[in-house]
Amino acid sequence: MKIETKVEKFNEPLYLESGRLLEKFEIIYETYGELNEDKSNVIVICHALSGSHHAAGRYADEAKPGWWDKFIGDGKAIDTTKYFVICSNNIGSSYGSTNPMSIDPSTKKEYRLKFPVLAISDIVKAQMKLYKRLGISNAVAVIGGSMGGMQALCYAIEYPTFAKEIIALATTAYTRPWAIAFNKIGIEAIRHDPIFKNGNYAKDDLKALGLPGLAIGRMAGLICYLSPNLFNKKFGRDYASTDGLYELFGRFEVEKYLEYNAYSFPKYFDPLSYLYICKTMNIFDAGRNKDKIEDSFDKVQANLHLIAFSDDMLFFPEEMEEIRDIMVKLGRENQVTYKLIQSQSGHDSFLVEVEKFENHVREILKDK
Ligand SMILES: CC(=O)SCCNC(=O)CCNC(=O)[C@H](O)C(C)(C)COP(=O)(O)OP(=O)(O)OC[C@H]1O[C@@H](n2cnc3c(N)ncnc32)[C@H](O)[C@@H]1OP(=O)(O)O
Ligand SMILES: N[C@@H](CCO)C(=O)O
Repeated sequence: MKIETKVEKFNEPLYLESGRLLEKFEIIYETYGELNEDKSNVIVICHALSGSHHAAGRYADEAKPGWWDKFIGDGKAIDTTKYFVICSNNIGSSYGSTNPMSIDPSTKKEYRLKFPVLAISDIVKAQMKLYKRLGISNAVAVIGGSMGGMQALCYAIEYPTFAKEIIALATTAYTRPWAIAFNKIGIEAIRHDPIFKNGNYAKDDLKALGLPGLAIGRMAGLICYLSPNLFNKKFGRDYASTDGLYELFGRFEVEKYLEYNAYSFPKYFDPLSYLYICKTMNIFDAGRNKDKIEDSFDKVQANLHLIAFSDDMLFFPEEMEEIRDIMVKLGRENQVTYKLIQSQSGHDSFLVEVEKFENHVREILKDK
């Protein structure tokens, strides 16, 4: 599979939902496969909170491949021998697209806390500018999970003729207090971390010390991304063999797991990006600026495919069923499908249990 990483720079303003703007911006993205002559074989992949444009394939120096490598590749459900797949890094995220640590052209300094709050619609608007630059005016499908699913819904509502198929996994039409509450742990922990210095942290401090506040936020995140059953199966009440049972800070395996994954997170993810992305997810509401959410979904022209996971404790299956019910209420039952996957990995099942939904996606994409 051919992987290419590219950057597009836009010396034009991006007008944001908030009324603010980014004077200029850039997007880093990866593509897989070949664009056909009439540019009609595009599939757009949207990533979640800590994901990146590196969705598939493996570079020579990498221990692990891209985050959806099981799903995207030659002969895989998103078949790169057939489709030209694009995954761009969301603006706001710290993997290379414009983000809070980018230079603000008006001050020539990093934006940091002066970066504007972004909405999902801003991220999608920026991506649409990328496709226009590439001469791409429509896609076979837009596919994303979690925050990527929010983007997929946004495409369906705000760019109704862009994609024929919208596949949204493990997501919601509007973020509920339960999810906002989990994010709050991270937001508070980061803000009160002395290394954070109200966003003016020294980059070297971060490299040397990590940011414990971000690690605590990730720990809260990991709990709601996984599930009680997964924890029971994975760890049981096993105790770390290196630790003493009567040592105060001796750890159960589950604690060791959380520590490992949480404290490694600040090594590759920026705390300001984390704060801004949490805000973007928290304020997502597909019904914003409409009298009722039905008015938003009434605009959808694509086929909308919803894939929920039975043990998702961040965006519960009921939240996806609600979208299905709205479409049915609107008389669009022929335009919506809903599939509930019996999952065992919680919200992150969309990342790890690909074998349970890949055939469903193959079926959706068949002959398209
Ligand atoms: C679109 C996107 O969202 S992309 C972003 C996806 N990435 C993330 O969410 C980042 C966090 N990663 C994870 O939570 C997981 O890797 C998942 C959910 C993506 C995948 O889960 P799994 O494949 O089941 O991996 P698992 O949870 O077993 O292991 C994750 C890590 O914990 C380690 N680990 C597992 N058990 C233990 C334990 N008892 N103690 C300490 N560490 C442990 C593993 O060795 C692995 O380490 P590594 O990343 O250095 O290889
Ligand atoms: N675990 C994924 C999904 C969170 O919604 C991430 O970190 O992006």
